[in-house]
Amino acid sequence: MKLTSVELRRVAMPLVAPFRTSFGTQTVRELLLVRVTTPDSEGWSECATLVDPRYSAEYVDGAADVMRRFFVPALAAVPDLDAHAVGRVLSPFKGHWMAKAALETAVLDAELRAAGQSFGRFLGAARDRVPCGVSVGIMDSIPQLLDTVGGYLDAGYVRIKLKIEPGWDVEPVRAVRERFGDEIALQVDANTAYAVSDARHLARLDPFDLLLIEQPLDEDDVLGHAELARLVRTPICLDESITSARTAAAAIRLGACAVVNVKPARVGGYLEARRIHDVCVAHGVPVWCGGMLESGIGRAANVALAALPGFTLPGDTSASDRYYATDLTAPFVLDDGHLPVPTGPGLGVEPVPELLDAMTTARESLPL
Ligand SMILES: CC(=O)N[C@@H](Cc1ccc2ccccc2c1)C(=O)O
Ligand SMILES: [Mg+2]
Repeated sequence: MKLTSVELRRVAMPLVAPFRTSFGTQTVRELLLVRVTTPDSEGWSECATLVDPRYSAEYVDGAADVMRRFFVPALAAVPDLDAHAVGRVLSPFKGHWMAKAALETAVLDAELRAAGQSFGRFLGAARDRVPCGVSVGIMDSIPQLLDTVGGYLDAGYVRIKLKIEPGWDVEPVRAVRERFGDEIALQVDANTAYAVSDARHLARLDPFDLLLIEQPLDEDDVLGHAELARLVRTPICLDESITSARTAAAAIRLGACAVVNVKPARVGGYLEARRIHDVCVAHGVPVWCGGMLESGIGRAANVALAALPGFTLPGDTSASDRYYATDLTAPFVLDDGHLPVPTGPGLGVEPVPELLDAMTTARESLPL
């Protein structure tokens, strides 16, 4: 396929409630959407960058800039582009995994729409619906947390993930266990907020039978996670540390993680995400699909990925209304704790034009 146009759209989506993590509080999701066209198709994707480099080194303006200056010109020069070629063409450029992921995904969507094949079919989905977990932010009080968790359990979520940070960790976990019992699937995510010297404190979470502790240490502290895994009984899961199938294999072999949060945006796209899935399955390491507060565009692709056989733990593939009163696409609605895997060509969803226009704050056609 030859790219005939690439459009970037900035979209502002207000969150239904502030979402607080160890790296800050978000009240609006500023998204960068990518739309590509080819002679016989169009493709959509969502870039997962935040407005500021707090989750990772990437940020929205940086992603738009690197696409505009380097990535799109390189891709536009390829006469017969396909999704597998995108990674190869962009490999001379270092990093910028979320920007690369957005372009690869838009090209893959265009390719699959033209072929009449769904993401799920292409990636190797083994199920037609996936069980969904939910990520719960740091709250102002324990009562507020318990009300929020109770609401999500009533909505049907099959797993609860609590954001934690020093000063908000053991108490909230204890309170949730005391209120909702030992049966609910419960895990925590620190987003790199601790140091290996906090091991004794983190071991105080062990009695609560958590599924995992996600990314307790800095993303580059692989050996620290391996040391922590020897001092804490709760399984360690990595998110920010896993940037490729190679780093996943290294982390597993070094004993740094027993579970992996697979996020296509963090690793350059769905093709690398599937390679990470395959590496983890080969090592007997369970994976689950992470989330970046995607709109329906990114959610559709994540739900398809979460249907692969190695995704044996519920992911952060929550319903649209967990974050947004109005989604850009038809809403993803939780049904008995599950979301259906889209079956249409490509992503199987597309933005609703009037909703997209209402939330668009800027749009730009890149010169090819
Ligand atoms: C669902 C979940 O917890 N996601 C990320 C963190 C995260 C948190 C807040 C965000 C706000 C705006 C955009 C992306 C964000 C990602 C994680 O697993 O670590
Ligand atoms: Mg995480």
